Amino acid sequence: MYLYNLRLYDFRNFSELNTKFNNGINIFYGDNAQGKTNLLEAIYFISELRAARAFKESELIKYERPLAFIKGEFKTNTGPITRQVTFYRDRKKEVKEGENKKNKRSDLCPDISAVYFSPDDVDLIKGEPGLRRRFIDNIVCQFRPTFYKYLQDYQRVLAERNMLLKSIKVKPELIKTLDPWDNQLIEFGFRVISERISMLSKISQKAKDYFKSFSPPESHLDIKYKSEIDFTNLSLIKKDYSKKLIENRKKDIGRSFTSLGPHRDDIEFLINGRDAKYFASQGQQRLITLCLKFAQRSLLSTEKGEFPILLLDDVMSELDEGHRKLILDDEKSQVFITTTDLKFIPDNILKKASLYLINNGRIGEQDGKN
Ligand SMILES: Nc1ncnc2c1ncn2[C@@H]1O[C@H](COP(=O)(O)OP(=O)(O)OP(=O)(O)O)[C@@H](O)[C@H]1O
Repeated sequence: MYLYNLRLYDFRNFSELNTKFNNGINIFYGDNAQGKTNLLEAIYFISELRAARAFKESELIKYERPLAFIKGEFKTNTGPITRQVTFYRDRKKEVKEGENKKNKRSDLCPDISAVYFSPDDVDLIKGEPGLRRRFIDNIVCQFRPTFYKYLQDYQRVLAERNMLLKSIKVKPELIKTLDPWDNQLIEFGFRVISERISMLSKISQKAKDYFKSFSPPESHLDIKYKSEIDFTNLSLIKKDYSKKLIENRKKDIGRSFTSLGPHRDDIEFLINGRDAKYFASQGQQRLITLCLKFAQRSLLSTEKGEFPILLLDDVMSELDEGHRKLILDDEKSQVFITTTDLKFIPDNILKKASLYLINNGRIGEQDGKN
């Protein structure tokens, strides 16, 4: 699967763009703040229908303009797909595949997917637990678009329960209305936890293998899901969840907040048994994220029968030569790379890539191979 044509209209700093790509390596190069990352963002959005980074979708519209669109034309094993997303300042975005409007992600062609890798991904190891939860949830959604609905249901019930906890503080007799909310929370929460641990076990196996192949023989990676709820036995999750919700009730009412559940869970990365968040070097942390992304890509290709598009945002300067070669030496997927300087791209890669000079929201002169 690959993206062969991209059109943008008032997207970030691009007023208008209409460009073709090859199905191998495409490199966006140019000075800082010219629009290279914006282009990757557009490609990720049109492929995954979600932002690569967390922000408001209205920020994607060019300053002071009323709307923006991204239109992508893809070739997949099952045929060509044209997808368009229009963003409005004053209403919800509109998504179309061909001539048909699509309201749900699960209605979209499942063959199209992308994996995004940027230097900020190191926050996945160093940053807040919410980033790790978002990472695993996004991957589950790539495989099971209906998971998004479970997450929304869970968030909705959680918000309602928290409101009720607040009311109970003032009117203690309302405590008898808590049980039905707890039951719903457990139902949706169980689905979220079980999907996450099943996906994490698949992805961690692959990531560990990649880590082994990229590291000295004595280093090994472990990845663990962390929850206050005992999830070691799937059939006992609900029982433990319910028991602990009851144990925590008094505390939860005091804080007007539900203190346990998938919204509080985390993922731990360990190198030789030590938490990578505190003990791994910056290079090792970066390597873990690289291995996770490669694992994600490998699972997607097995599941969908097509390699996802690989988007590498300014990572070349941060990787050593060996890792650069490993990333780029494979011919399996369409790759988009941004760099401020072509010297970071190995020569053998440059020879086969299409080059795009990005200059102030425009594509400048192009290499003859496009
Ligand atoms: N909604 C928007 N409307 C217009 N311009 C925008 C919008 N959002 C961001 N920009 C502009 O886009 C530019 C940044 O583009 P981008 O992040 O793609 O740069 P880049 O070429 O990847 O740079 P670097 O090499 O520094 O990462 C900035 O000049 C920013 O002001």
